[in-house]
Amino acid sequence: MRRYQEKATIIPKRLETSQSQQPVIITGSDLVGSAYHWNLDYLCAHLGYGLYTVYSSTSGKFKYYDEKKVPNVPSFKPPTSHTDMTFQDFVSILRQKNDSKWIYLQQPLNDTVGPRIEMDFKGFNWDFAYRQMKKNRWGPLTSNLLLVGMEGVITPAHYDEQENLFAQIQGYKRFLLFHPDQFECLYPYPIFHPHDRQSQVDFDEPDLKKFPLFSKLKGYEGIVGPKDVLYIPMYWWHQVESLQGHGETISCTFWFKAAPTEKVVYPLNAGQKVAIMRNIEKMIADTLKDNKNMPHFMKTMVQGSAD
Ligand SMILES: CCC[C@@H](CC(=O)O)C(=O)C(=O)O
Ligand SMILES: [Zn+2]
Repeated sequence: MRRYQEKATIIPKRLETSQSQQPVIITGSDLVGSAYHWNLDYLCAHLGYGLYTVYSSTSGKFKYYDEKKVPNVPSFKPPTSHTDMTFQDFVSILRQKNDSKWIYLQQPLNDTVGPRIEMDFKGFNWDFAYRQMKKNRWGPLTSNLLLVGMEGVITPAHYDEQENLFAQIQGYKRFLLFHPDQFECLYPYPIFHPHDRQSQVDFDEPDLKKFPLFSKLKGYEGIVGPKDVLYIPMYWWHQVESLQGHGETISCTFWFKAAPTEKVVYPLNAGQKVAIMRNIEKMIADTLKDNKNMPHFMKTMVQGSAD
């Protein structure tokens, strides 16, 4: 991943989240202490024979796309394909080490898992998780996603609309994080696009003619290893790379709904402005019903006259 900026701020290490919606790498939480022994063989033996969603990419990049929005963009070409298979089949493909084929298992933990995994899951440090939830007034936990990636896989820059405690179990991941106020440097796709919430900029080959503000981007960097938990605040952009040379990565996310906005305080923060932009864009798309001309319509709106 080419250096896009001179100096990234290093994500601080703490024992807990702070209430300031800032990213921190939490050490010593043992949030997933009961899963520290998870490795491919153990998971093969105990995950059971449920089906797991496995994504494939020819580039090693796994840019998420919303299948429900594909009809909105007839020319859209999905950058990845996915199929459901048993964990055992996934591991046997992984071990074939076919370099042209990058694969990444991403599956919510559900009740198809075997009793040992269920016991490990129940043994997570839920007190710690719920303490962070209460302290930050987050909404309820919505899902735990199991991630098993080949070394070298990349999840390109995007933001999520939930709070995330990202627990690293095996291997190392390099995170680049960007405050929501970097929105204008990251050029998200339109909301109706399948790549909604994803940056249009390829960090390896940034097209600075098309995306000039990308050169002004300033962000944070952190490497998470086994037992680390990274707090990724909602609306913070992040790009994630499974570092080469440390074997496959195993991670588990804890996604929480956003904290309810009790009293709006002005000036609005950057995350609130992203939420407002999304609501306005959705309203225009629903009313205009002409995705192709939305950019022109919105440009006309802000320029005050048709160009
Ligand atoms: C599907 C989720 C992928 C993950 C990044 C990564 O570990 O590759 C992420 O973006 C997140 O946890 O929010
Ligand atoms: Zn994410």
